[in-house]
Amino acid sequence: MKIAIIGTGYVGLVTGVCLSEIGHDVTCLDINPQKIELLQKGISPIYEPGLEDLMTKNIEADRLHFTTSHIVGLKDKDVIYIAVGTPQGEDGSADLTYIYNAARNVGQNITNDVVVVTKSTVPLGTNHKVREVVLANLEGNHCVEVVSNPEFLREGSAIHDSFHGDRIVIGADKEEAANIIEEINKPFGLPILKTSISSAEMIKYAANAFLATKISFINEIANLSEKVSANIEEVASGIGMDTRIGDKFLNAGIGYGGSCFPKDTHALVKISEDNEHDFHLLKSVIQINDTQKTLLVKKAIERLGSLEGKRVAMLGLAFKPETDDMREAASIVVAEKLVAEGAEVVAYDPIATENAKNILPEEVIYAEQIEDAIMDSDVVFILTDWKEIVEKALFLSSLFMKKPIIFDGRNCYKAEDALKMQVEYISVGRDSIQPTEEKEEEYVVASSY
Ligand SMILES: NC(=O)c1ccc[n+]([C@@H]2O[C@H](COP(=O)([O-])OP(=O)(O)OC[C@H]3O[C@@H](n4cnc5c(N)ncnc54)[C@H](O)[C@@H]3O)[C@@H](O)[C@H]2O)c1
Ligand SMILES: O=c1ccn([C@@H]2O[C@H](COP(=O)(O)OP(=O)(O)O[C@H]3O[C@H](CO)[C@@H](O)[C@H](O)[C@H]3O)[C@@H](O)[C@H]2O)c(=O)[nH]1
Repeated sequence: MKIAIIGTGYVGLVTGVCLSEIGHDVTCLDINPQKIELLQKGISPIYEPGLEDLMTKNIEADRLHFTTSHIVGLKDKDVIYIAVGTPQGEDGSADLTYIYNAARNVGQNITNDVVVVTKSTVPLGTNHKVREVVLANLEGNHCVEVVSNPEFLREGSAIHDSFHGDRIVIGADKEEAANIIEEINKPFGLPILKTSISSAEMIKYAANAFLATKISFINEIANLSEKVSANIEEVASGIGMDTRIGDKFLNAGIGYGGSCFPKDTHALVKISEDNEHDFHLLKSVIQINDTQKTLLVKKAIERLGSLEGKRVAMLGLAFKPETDDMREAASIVVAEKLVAEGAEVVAYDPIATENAKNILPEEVIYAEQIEDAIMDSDVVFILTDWKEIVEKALFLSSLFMKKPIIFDGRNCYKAEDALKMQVEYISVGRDSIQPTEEKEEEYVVASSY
């Protein structure tokens, strides 16, 4: 099978690399010449653990190719994956401009019969429209079938997820087309679920909406736990042991971000509205998440009175660890609020700083080392639980700050750790920890760190 992939974002690139790894001949296409130039040299434009090594291996094996030319990329292909972006439009719906452009590209450039596979997350009915657009732009007389094959990878563990995912969903109205895509995916050795196209389109939105709901639910329980002196970690463990609930996605914090949950929940609300269904629950999930992103700033103002002139070390900028992706990261909301409150913000992230510079307010200062961010700060905010941040933030705050105080949006530490380090520690869904001793000035000055 000769395969082409349109779009080399997260999904297109990871799909291309993994399909070539299981032995297929894959050509990845992108309209962005800078990306393709990097990829042809074996350099990944995104930070994703393990991706670059696997990519280089398959380029060297001559199974993985990159081009900006749709003429070259779509020639003689049997299967064409569409993996372009479906960003949030102004009214909350998925913007399908890139999808239909890609479908036009397919129609204009294919040279034989093809199965067009939609990897992108798209609203109900889109796959059928993709087929119509391809057929309307056909130059020759070719047979075109469409398959919905939604992607479930997580950023930061995308390669692992591709080889160890829970399922592969193949939505098709023609059995023959479904069988072709099943055959391509068999070497992954994962459970395959065959459905109709509409069900596959819905599965993707329903999965993301459910996971987002789980997060907003645990965040609501966390906010209530604080008021009644329950501990959200213990509560999450207790409910997670019930296999009907499951112990995953019960980490309370400052809400979900990223390139998918925010836009996909909005898109599903819009799909519901378009179908005269009022999705109350999902609207609440979104609202809870928006409020949760402002939680740390609210807590800091409650505790300190005002943040005017305070130097705040903001640790972690990416929407989650192991990625440089800043899309819908909580750090954006937090930085904007801190700047509006008159705080001086010093930001640190191990990987995402360059991307953050284009997105965070221009007043934000960037530290190259975590030590530089914490040194001389009045307050520490933890926004992303990178391993480095979890390992160092508590200790460095105790060492470098006159009156160490951490607002932790990811619940990185236990109460006893904060007490041992004599750091005031305010987290999510748990009692605040107050130091028991006055800190001596000499301790800071004489620190031998
Ligand atoms: N990012 C994730 O973790 C993830 C996971 C599962 C599903 N998804 C879904 O997959 C889709 C892609 O997401 P992403 O984050 O990889 O997207 P992205 O926006 O990062 O990348 C899309 C790429 O497609 C290219 N492109 C656009 N139109 C093109 C065309 N006509 N021809 C060739 N290239 C074209 C762009 O230049 C860009 O490089 C979205 O629908 C998203 O919801 C994303
Ligand atoms: O218990 C949890 C789990 C996650 N999060 C947050 O939720 C967001 C999303 O995390 P995660 O799901 O791990 O990352 P994504 O890469 O956005 O992956 C999600 O979105 C993808 C795009 O659709 C899907 O393919 C994946 O299955 C789905 O997990 C991040 O901000 C996390 O910090 C929490 O706050 N608490």
